[in-house]
Amino acid sequence: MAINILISDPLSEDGIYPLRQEQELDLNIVSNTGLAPEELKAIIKDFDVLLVRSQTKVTREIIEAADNLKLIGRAGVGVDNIDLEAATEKGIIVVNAPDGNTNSAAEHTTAMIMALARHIPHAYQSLMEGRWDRKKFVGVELKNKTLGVVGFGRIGQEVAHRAKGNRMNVIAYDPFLTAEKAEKAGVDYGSVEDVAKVADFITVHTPLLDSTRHMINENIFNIMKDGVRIINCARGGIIDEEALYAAIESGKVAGAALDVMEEEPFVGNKLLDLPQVIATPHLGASTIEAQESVAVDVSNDILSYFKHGTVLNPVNMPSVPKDMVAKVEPFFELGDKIGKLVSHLTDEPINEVNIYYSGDLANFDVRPLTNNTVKGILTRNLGNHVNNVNARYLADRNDIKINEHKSTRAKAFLNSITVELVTNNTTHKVKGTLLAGLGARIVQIDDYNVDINPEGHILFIKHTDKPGAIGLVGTLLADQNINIATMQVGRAIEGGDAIMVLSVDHVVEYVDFLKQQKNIFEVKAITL
Ligand SMILES: NC(=O)C1=CN([C@@H]2O[C@H](COP(=O)(O)OP(=O)(O)OC[C@H]3O[C@@H](n4cnc5c(N)ncnc54)[C@H](O)[C@@H]3O)[C@@H](O)[C@H]2O)C=CC1
Ligand SMILES: O=C(O)CCC(=O)C(=O)O
Repeated sequence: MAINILISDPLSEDGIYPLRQEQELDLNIVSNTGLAPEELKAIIKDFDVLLVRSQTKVTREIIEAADNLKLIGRAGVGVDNIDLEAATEKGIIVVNAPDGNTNSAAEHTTAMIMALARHIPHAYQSLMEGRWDRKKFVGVELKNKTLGVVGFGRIGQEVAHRAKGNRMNVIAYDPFLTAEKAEKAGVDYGSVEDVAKVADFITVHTPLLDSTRHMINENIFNIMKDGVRIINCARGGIIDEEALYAAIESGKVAGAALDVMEEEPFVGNKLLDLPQVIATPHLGASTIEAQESVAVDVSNDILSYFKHGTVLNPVNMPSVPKDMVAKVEPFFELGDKIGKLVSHLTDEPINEVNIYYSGDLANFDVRPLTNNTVKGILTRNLGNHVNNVNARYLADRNDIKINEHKSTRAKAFLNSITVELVTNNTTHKVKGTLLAGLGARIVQIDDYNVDINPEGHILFIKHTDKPGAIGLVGTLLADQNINIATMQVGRAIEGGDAIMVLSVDHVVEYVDFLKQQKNIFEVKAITL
């Protein structure tokens, strides 16, 4: 079946080349840019993939209408134009391209710092208007000035590096910035207040989050040096625009260079009326190189997702390096099957899930595996809309605690996964392993050792260990024309509780005729 891809913002044609020349997958690529929200909502149900930059607003309303959408690709860093919560709830994976535009955004920031220091836009405009005004545009040098960098991630670090090339001192603030990292980068570090107090230029490079919204506000402007210059090439909203306006009017701030604002497009914003403000229309990533690079990155993630089920740059899933995912990938199906099987062993609400990884497997990052196993557990009650993107979210929403346990000590098997479900009254567990050449095997159900191929239709029967039980079940199933392919029996002690696990050739819909038999006290029909 064709995979329908909608490109709803202008993307580099060279960047989507990996999609255009794809042979293995049947891709149907539709470019339809500049759609109004209502238009996008009307067509989105026909697409498996939506590819955007920052113009398309992928709201909850759009996502709710997107019945076939599996992946949203953001050709760039910021995903504030995508309702991540709605995407996660619907099991839609969101990927971005975090590295592809770092250099361009850092270069643009550097250009803005220089343009601000030397009044380049205003001087050019004045010249174009026929004036030769040299006195009005006296600037300041960068050398020996201090640049404050708020947000010392990819772009913040690159900007700092370039500023040092201009012989500036740099002081940075980032909650993840350690003394060692600052020393290695050759910058000072401190709190946002420390940065505000000493910097001559302050540039922000954080994402827009609840914690960063208006982090540069009236209080922070008040403690800045007089004549400070402010740069924002990250996201509108990090700086409180009312407070910036007031600080410019009061003379506290000598100038501001803005590539982004709270509302975009920002034509008509009153900050643009101030002669101290220079601005560009969100051009930080607008270079041929960056646009090609981000489009290539998301295109490759789309291909990787549909070919291997893995992506390099997930936004709403744990990011695990590709080689690590490859190590745990063979266990994905086993985790899913164990999850499905164990979920049938209880009808009570699950409080807690303990997943034990033993052997070599415990050396790896097993988070994707856990997601897949939790997906298997939840599918019984939540249906097929559970996937490994929304499984953990849905577990949280249903107050199910997920615990991972790891032990490199392998007992009978090189690797094993044991999933234990804890309810108010019971604990049930299923253990499985991968056997070389034989594939997935279930080797324990509760306290019974078994050897089951977790495939197809399974009947799980709990009974009292009495002579005749096996024959009786065989006869009853034969009466219903149900053919048994394999049968496993297990018991803890002679004459005590015992189990039978049968694989049968087709779905068994009614099991009441088995439940009514003396000595049989539990019957489950499970399809794996
Ligand atoms: N103008 C444009 O066209 C472009 C804008 N951007 C924007 O630039 C920003 C930075 O991008 P990257 O450096 O790639 O992201 P990044 O994720 O590498 O770095 C962001 C840094 O902000 C830090 N941070 C988070 N909360 C903070 C807080 N309260 N105070 C201080 N630091 C905090 C994080 O710890 C992280 O180190 C993003 O908002 C992104 O959307 C990125 C590319 C182009
Ligand atoms: O797509 C663009 O040009 C915007 C880039 C951007 O703001 C980002 O990557 O966060």
